[in-house]
Amino acid sequence: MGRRGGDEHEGFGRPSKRGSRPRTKQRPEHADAVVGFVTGVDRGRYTLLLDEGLADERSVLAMKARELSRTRVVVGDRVDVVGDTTGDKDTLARVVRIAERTSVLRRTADDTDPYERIVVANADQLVIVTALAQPEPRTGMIDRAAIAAYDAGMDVLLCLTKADLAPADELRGLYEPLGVQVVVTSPADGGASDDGGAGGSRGLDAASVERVREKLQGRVSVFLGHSGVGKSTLVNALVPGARRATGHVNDVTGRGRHTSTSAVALRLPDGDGWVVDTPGVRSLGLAHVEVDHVLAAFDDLHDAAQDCPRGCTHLTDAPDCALDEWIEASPDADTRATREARLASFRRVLASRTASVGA
Ligand SMILES: Nc1nc2c(ncn2[C@@H]2O[C@H](COP(=O)(O)OP(=O)(O)OP(=O)(O)O)[C@@H](O)[C@H]2O)c(=O)[nH]1
Ligand SMILES: [Zn+2]
Repeated sequence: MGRRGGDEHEGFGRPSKRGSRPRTKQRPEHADAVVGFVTGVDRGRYTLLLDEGLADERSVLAMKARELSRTRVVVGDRVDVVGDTTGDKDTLARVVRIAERTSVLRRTADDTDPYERIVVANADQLVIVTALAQPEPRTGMIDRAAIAAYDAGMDVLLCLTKADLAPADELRGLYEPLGVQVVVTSPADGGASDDGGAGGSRGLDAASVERVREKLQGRVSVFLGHSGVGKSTLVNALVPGARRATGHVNDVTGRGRHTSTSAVALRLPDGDGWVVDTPGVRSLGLAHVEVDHVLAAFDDLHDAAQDCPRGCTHLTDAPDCALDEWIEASPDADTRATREARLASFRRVLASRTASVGA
């Protein structure tokens, strides 16, 4: 696995497709444990959903059992829980085990920081929310988020907001060759909100929200976006009642919009899929990323790179990179054009890993 699997702050190595066992302690006295899904984490208290989708479905507050004290439990984790699991007022259940994770979205504080944090477990895709204008899209940020997702084994959905302000063609052209799915949203009536930008009270165009919702069916999707891109507006449209704070500083408290910085999982109305909002995460340090994990997200590139010299960076200036030969070996002009666009997109995204943060 080549990872710092013994990291006491995580308790896990990277989940292996080959099925390594999580090193949680199996305690027979917990045979009566029930399974919960972690929807929120706040100062040592975990909000769990139990009996998901059943008549008895309930939200339960829990703490970690002592044997898990050095293991991080994060939103998206599937856990075993014992004790009072009624969810009644003033009850507190106990998390005793964490199920093996299918994916782990990580971040480091910056690119040189060796200390990894898990942002969300078991997510299927990263939804990178970017405004087409106000604020201007920054491809460096999109690239970096994509790298983190591919490293984690997650798909990428690029959600371009504020289509009333600028066209999406250029960004589509940059990311679609890589296989990134792109959805575009606009406000209702196709115009900017008339509330002075204070909260998007007119909401989003229903058809564009529906297009996003379709991509979320049956999946756990992590939403990431820079301040002001319209992420909260979108999450509120997708999950009515989510009441994610939008707009400007709260007039009453005078505080910023987000007093909470931890991720929270919100269920889609039809119950089929989860939106994980990450208010505190504005960027993802990538010190933990391994090029080969990113490459593994692209079957054709991964295959072609088997002939690369050891330690190849696969970047444009890499000597004898087999990805260049892959272009040369194109059977016809159309294939060549497609491969060129794909490789250029891949290399740009990959290069962002080592570019300065915020580029
Ligand atoms: N013109 C236009 N404005 C939008 C659109 N969507 C949202 N906005 C506005 O953009 C501003 C920011 O929206 P938010 O949803 O608060 O953005 P956010 O990404 O959650 O930002 P934070 O609250 O800082 O996390 C608000 O004034 C919204 O009304 C859109 O499609 N078009
Ligand atoms: Zn190479």
